[in-house]
Amino acid sequence: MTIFSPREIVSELDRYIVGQNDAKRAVAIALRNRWRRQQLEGSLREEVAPKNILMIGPTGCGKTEISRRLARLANAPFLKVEATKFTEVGYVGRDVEQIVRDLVEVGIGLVKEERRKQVQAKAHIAAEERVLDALVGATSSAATRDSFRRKLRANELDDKEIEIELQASGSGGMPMFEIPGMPGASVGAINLSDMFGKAFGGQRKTRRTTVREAYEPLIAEEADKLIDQDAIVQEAIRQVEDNGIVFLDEIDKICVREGRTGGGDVSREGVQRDLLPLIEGTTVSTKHGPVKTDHILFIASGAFHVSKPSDLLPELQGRLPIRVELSPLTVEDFKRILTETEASLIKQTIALMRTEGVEVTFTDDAIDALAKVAVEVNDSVENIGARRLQTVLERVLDDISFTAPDRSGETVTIDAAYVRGEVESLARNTDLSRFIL
Ligand SMILES: Nc1ncnc2c1ncn2[C@@H]1O[C@H](COP(=O)(O)OP(=O)(O)OP(=O)(O)O)[C@@H](O)[C@H]1O
Repeated sequence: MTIFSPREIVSELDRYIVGQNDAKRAVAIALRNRWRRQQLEGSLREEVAPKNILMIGPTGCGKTEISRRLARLANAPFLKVEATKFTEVGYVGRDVEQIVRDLVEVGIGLVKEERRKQVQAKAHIAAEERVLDALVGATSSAATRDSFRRKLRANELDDKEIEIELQASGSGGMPMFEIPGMPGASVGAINLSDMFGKAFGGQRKTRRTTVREAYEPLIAEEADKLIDQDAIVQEAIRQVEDNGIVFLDEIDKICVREGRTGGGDVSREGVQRDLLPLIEGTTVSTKHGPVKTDHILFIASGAFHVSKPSDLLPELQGRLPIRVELSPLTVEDFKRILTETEASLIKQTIALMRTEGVEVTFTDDAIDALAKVAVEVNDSVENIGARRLQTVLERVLDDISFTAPDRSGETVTIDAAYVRGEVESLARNTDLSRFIL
């Protein structure tokens, strides 16, 4: 659990996301509140409900990115779901519970990764023993093993081919399969690997590989032996219950507009009703056991171009008490997104081209031109927010990217004229840019 102060959380988010201060503040407070709740004792701790957030803002302005970065910062299980998915034909009410089941899987992945890291050193030693077994046989003398171990550690045997035996299912975990049409029916879940494992005495397969490539699967397998799978699931469920974050996108699209009631609206209201218990706090049964949703943080988001937050069911509005508006991004924002953020598109481009021996530089006026083109295309074709930067930049770099392998050693300077030359004719032609930009 993170012990960052709200100010620290905001400044951490600032490294990746430009502007949107209100939203950053809101999520920072929500995260800090979780820590505050953990400090409470007894029944009061159970009473404190998370203050879920409703983010209102146009597409591609950073709503998901803020939430995802927050989750990463807190090492919290995170899931993004489109609310509209549940209005599609074929979905039935209880399917919203799948959100929680998926979140548990995310949690298991996170905890497993963490535990694997903790036992990495031990697993490496065990893997080395197995590589030695493959090289010199399990019964070889200590002196032989030692001499081979030395060579192994000096990377002298990296390219030598060996045969190793691995578990057939790979990870060593036990995949479970649910019966279609019976979501979450824990009694109905069949553990196939268990069944077949018993019937055939466990499946192992032999693989021929180089010493270098043998380490990764062997370390993974040895690490899985060292960690307690049940403990992982228990910890994952605890993480989900206390720290889980669900990002519900397109919540505005399941609103029922005033004065309109048609078939679609009925199903949309139905989805809101189905979501309500999850957000209010319920217990969902999963194949790993029951999971309480009372303290999961929900961040709902939507553009609300047509409908308004007040079109949501009153109960749902009540469960999303924090409202934040995100502003549409300006040319200035785009310029900062291109250059200032950690791993910005420009930094990525330069690094990628450097792998080909091509040194790409962008002049200030090129950045200016890229941002302006992106805003123009967003205005004239469709506003997809900062995502537009990616499509425009790809277009500008198309030629350089294609020919880079032949241009090793060159320096390419991209200036405003170059940017305009590559995209301007397209940008002015709305029909063409619809397809290409
Ligand atoms: N303010 C911003 N600062 C930096 N990058 C941004 C910003 N806004 C958007 N981006 C980038 O644009 C992309 C899309 O943003 P994001 O996924 O957050 O959109 P969104 O607001 O959640 O929209 P949608 O509702 O359509 O999912 C991301 O790759 C993100 O990095």
